Amino acid sequence: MATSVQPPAGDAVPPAGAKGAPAFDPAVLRRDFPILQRTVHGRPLAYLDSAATSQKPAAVIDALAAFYRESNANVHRGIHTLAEEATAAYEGARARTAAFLGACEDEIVFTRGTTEALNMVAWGWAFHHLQPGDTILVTLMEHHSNLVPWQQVAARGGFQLRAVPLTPDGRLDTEAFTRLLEAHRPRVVALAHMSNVLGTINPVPELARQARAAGAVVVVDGAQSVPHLPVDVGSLGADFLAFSAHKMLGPTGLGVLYGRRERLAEMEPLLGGGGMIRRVEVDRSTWADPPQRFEAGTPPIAEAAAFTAALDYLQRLGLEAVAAHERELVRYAWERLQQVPGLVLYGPGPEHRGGVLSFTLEGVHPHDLAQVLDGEGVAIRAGHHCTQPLHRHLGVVATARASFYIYNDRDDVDRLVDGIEKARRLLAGS
Ligand SMILES: Cc1ncc(COP(=O)(O)O)c(C=O)c1O
Repeated sequence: MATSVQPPAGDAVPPAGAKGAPAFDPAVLRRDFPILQRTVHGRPLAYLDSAATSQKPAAVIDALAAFYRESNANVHRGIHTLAEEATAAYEGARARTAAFLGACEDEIVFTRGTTEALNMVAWGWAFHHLQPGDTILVTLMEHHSNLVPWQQVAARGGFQLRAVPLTPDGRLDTEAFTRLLEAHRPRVVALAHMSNVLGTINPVPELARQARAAGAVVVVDGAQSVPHLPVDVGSLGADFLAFSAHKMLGPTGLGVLYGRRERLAEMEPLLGGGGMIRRVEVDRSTWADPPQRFEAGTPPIAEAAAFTAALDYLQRLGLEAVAAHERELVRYAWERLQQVPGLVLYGPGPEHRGGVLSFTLEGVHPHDLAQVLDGEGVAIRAGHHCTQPLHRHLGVVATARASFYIYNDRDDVDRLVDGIEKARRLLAGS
């Protein structure tokens, strides 16, 4: 296994987005991410599917293994040392997550992922607080995780579900958003911070300000934004924010629901039996406190410890630098892909998006395109990306998607373009 190498820190990071220069040293990052040392035809894997899940640095894998090797136990206070250490690791991860977001510890609930977190809000908060006829406002760019729970809750509770339309180039129609707020006074506004298909970034602080002023509780799906942009809950202005550790260098099976204190106090747990940690404290009046009361069952302690390592890693790189690095790669990819005959790029130009590009190649099914690229050692995604309303809006059945993260560089983009050219020659008959 590779030795872990510290990511470049502080002024060792070259200026992000400087012409021709990647913000991070790809050689260092490749050494840090063991899986990227896999080779296909003698060349390292080009992993362009981080919007689905990110690769893990050795520091995260080591933290996961170290917990099981050295301090495995279930959480509990005041009984034995290992349990005390496990509790400290788990609660330490909560504190680390809170600091990462500018939140307080008691506003952080650990979940299995974004999907579970959003279900928790839909069933645990909205279902109990909305009245029949109340409106829930979503958008046409939502991932199924932020759509299906609202559809289900609306059907069960007799609530109205409405969706904010998109502009022709796939951005949120903010004027329609304002009109819908005024016309329907929704009780809940649930929206993605960044689209998982187009990478478009919604102006959440302004939208949340309007929505809250109109009396709505604002639920933000941050699965694609929190791993890639600096997100501070104070400036975001949402009531709830959900995201997944596995998309931000952390382990699978751990997610986060940030909730304002007063909102969490109003929320019902989805699962009974929570409050595991507090239950054993001397002052029993505290054992029903958020957030532990939402975390029924033995918690994912090793994953939480590994997530702490992921957050440390990302914070050392700096989220501003991460965002700038991806913007630069998307700009370069956009330029190069525009030159490929028959290739259609969806959504607005690179200045309006994060590190995600969706496209189709005339005469080639996205799935076949992905398979040709796979043979070239380039991993991309093809399909609906769980966002059917958006695909309907774009007028396509499916698209191919390339998504970038810290360990990608211009060479990965060049290989993507070469692979697409190859698919065109092989499959599109040109
Ligand atoms: C925007 C968005 N929301 C929610 C999810 C669901 O995340 P998870 O599968 O980790 O629950 C995803 C996953 O791709 C996503 O991209």
